[in-house]
Amino acid sequence: MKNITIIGTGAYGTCLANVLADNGHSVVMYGIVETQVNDLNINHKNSTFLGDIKFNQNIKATTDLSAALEKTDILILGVPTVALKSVIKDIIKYAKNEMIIINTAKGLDEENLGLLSDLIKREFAESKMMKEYAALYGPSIASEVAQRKPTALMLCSDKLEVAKDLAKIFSNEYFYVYPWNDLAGCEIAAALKNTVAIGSGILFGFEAGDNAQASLITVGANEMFLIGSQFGARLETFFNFAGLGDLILTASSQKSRNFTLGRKIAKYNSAKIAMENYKLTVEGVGSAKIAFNLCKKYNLKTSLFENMFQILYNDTKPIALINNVFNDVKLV
Ligand SMILES: NC(=O)C1=CN([C@@H]2O[C@H](COP(=O)(O)OP(=O)(O)OC[C@H]3O[C@@H](n4cnc5c(N)ncnc54)[C@H](O)[C@@H]3O)[C@@H](O)[C@H]2O)C=CC1
Ligand SMILES: O=C(CO)COP(=O)(O)O
Repeated sequence: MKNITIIGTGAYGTCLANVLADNGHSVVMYGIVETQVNDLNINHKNSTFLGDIKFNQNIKATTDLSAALEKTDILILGVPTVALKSVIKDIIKYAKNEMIIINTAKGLDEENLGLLSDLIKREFAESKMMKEYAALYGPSIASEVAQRKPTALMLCSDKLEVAKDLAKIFSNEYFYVYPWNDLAGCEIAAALKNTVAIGSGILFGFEAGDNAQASLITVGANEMFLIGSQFGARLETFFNFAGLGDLILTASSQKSRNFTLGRKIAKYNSAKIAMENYKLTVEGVGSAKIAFNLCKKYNLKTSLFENMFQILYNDTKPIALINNVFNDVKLV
């Protein structure tokens, strides 16, 4: 049994804490919001993000990072992409021993137009506190995981043996975790599917039809692979749970925040107004900008990612997506 520390008391960190506590591991969550920490310790709930769902009573939460890192074997990064760099600096300050780091944030490195794994490895490098790096990706809406509904994912690391060991730690009768070693593919798929989901939500909001939505998801998958292949991503990854699975889920589920933002963009007929009115974590907005810049850097022609950038960043009317996205598509 492992000592596991989860950074972030958000929706995803909490549902993973529940899985790992169900599996008998010792789980400590670190949060910066005292009410969330108290809610977890006293009521075994996370009312802010997950309503009335009751969690495993063995989960402990704290606002004291030093205490949270006392005996950590495995550290799970459960904060949004924008918070990663600053949170890692804090972790390094208080880390006591070498840890396996597992990232769950679905994003990319905006500054270097690179992979999050490279950014995280770089941030930890000097401290020598990172024993191994891995990431957990796949279709896993937090509220469903929290309710112990069946969920299948990929545990990805450069080293397949490491991925196999870590997959066992997470796996149980409702959480099915498969080892995989294409980190670049998993990360690109995880980050970019969120932008596709916003686009799919826009089409849904405009009642463009199921044909259009299925076609948009297909364009998204092809363009995700096109961008991913610049990083050496493997085509198989775009068929596994981290690729196809998460793309289908996020681009069709009304429980997805990215999809929901897309619906709101159609409703307000403006991305700017929709974003001002929707304050939940939506990673696909940042990914859209990075995808756009990656396409420029590598001279790639995309339809969906180009249109999404214009809608999200240049206040182009969202109807442009329906009008333009299916023109001149490049398939793999
Ligand atoms: N919610 C979901 O269904 C899933 C989310 N993810 C990914 O997990 C990541 C986190 O998402 P959610 O948990 O949904 O976000 P959330 O919005 O529910 O929670 C974010 C949490 O991070 C905390 N936080 C922010 N900055 C922090 C800092 N500097 N130090 C400590 N805590 C900090 C906030 O207080 C909050 O508790 C995102 O990249 C998301 O794409 C992945 C799979 C599923
Ligand atoms: O990544 C997710 C499910 O796998 C969560 O999607 P949203 O961030 O769109 O809610």
